[in-house]
Order: sequence, then structure tokens, then C-alpha cells
Amino acid sequence: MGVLPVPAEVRAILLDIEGTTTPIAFVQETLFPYIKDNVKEYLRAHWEEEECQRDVGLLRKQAQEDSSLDGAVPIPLESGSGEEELERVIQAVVDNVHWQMSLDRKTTALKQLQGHMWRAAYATGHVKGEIFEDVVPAIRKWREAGMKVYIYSSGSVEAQKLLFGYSTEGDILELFDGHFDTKIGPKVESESYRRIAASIGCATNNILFLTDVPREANAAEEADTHVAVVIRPGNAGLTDDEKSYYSLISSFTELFLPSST
Ligand SMILES: CSCCC(=O)C(=O)COP(=O)(O)O
Ligand SMILES: [Mg+2]
Repeated sequence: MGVLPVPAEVRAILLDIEGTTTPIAFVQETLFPYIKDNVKEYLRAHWEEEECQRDVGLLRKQAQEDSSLDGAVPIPLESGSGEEELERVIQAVVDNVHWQMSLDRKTTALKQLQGHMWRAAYATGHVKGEIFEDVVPAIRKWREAGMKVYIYSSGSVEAQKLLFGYSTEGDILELFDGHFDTKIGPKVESESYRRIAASIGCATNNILFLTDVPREANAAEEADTHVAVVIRPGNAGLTDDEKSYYSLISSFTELFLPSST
């Protein structure tokens, strides 16, 4: 087992979810198929609700922005009433969601709808958020050492709270001091990490960001945030250059805090 000393100036640890706290397989083989299989039924059942209309409005706006992309699916406005017209628009939303998911897009519009759909899946016990076994004990230790702990995921804040609120380890939301999603900016843009630091009330170099994705690590590092790349079973492989450039950990227990005994 390796040991990665955490720089003394670090006051907060910022965690990615998929591939870092949670197996990619759980997201790809449980969470995403749930959306693909249930989106049509969900839209039919909730169409008249304000939240659902807001989600569709966001998806429509995103579809307009995406109109020049290969295979993009437009979402028309409902013109008139009637079952057939409603089905036509719902089918367009379904096709748009499937298209975005086929590209694993991280748009706020898609993530917002997914977060709302997962609510029922978690609340009924159909799904439990999977967490790697080293995660909870390590976070408890970091917190005892005075470290703040935050989440930054492309999944919406609502989806994050469901995953950790209904997890295989029980409700562990108390372990986090706050949550960030793509509303603060994309994870591959350095400005997002400056905004997160401002929101936490610290400098970017007071933060250590743990992620499985080198492009995200690179963006954080450009903002002068400390980074380590997390290697978990099922994660995408790293190039030799990435392996030699980044600090790597395969378990949270490998982080060594200056105050740890
Ligand atoms: C928060 S649960 C769903 C995860 C998700 O939708 C996703 O896109 C994962 O992105 P991450 O930034 O956590 O790698
Ligand atoms: Mg990730």
C-alpha cells in the first residue's frame, strides 16, 4: 500500500463520485439503465408537474444549443392539445435523453432530470448508493483531523444527496460539509475550481481534489488546486505519462494527513 502525504496547506478534500467514492459499474449498470428504462413512463406520470416542466424546459434549451451536433435530437414545443401531440413531444424528450446518455454527456439539463427520476428508485429501496469500503472510515478520520470534506460531481446535488443518503453504508450525508455540481461549472474547466474555493471560503491551494479523470485533475491543477488521481477497479486505464505525472492512490486510506498519528 502506498502513502501519499497531504500538503500541510490543505484544509479541504474535494471528492468526485463515479470512479472515486463509487464504482463506475454502479453508475453505468444500475443508475443509468434505470433512467433509460423508465424515462418515458416517468414523463407521462409527471408531465403536468412544475418540476417536470422545468426539467423539460432545460432539456429543450440544451437541445437548441446542441442543434449543430451530429445526431442531436430537437425537442419541439407542444402545439395544441391531444394525446397524440403529447406523445410526440414526450417521445422527443425520451430520444433526446437517450442520445445524450449514449455520449455520457454531463449537461446540467440531463443531470437535473436524472436526479429527480432517481428519487423514487432510492426511496422505494429499488437502488442503494454503492460506496467503496475504505471511503467512510477514511472520511471520518479526515474529519477528526479537522479537514472539511466536499463532493464535486457531474451528478446533480440532488442525485449526490440521494446516493449518500440511501447508501450501502446507510445515510452518510453528515460526513460532507457541502456539495457542488455542474451549476458551478464543468469539471474540466479550471474556473470551476476557483469558484468552489471562493464558495468554501479558502484559497484553491487549500483544497485537495480526488478524481479518476485526468482531464478533471488537469483543470483543477491549472487553478492551483492539489490533485490525486484515484485508481479503482473498473476505472479507465491511465497512460504511462499520466501514471508518472499524477500522484496516484487506490484507496483513501493511502492519504497521510500531517496531523495523523
Ligand atoms: C451523483 S450520482 C450520478 C453520477 C453521474 O451522473 C455522473 O455523471 C458521474 O459523474 P462524476 O462527476 O461523479 O464522475
Ligand atoms: Mg469520476
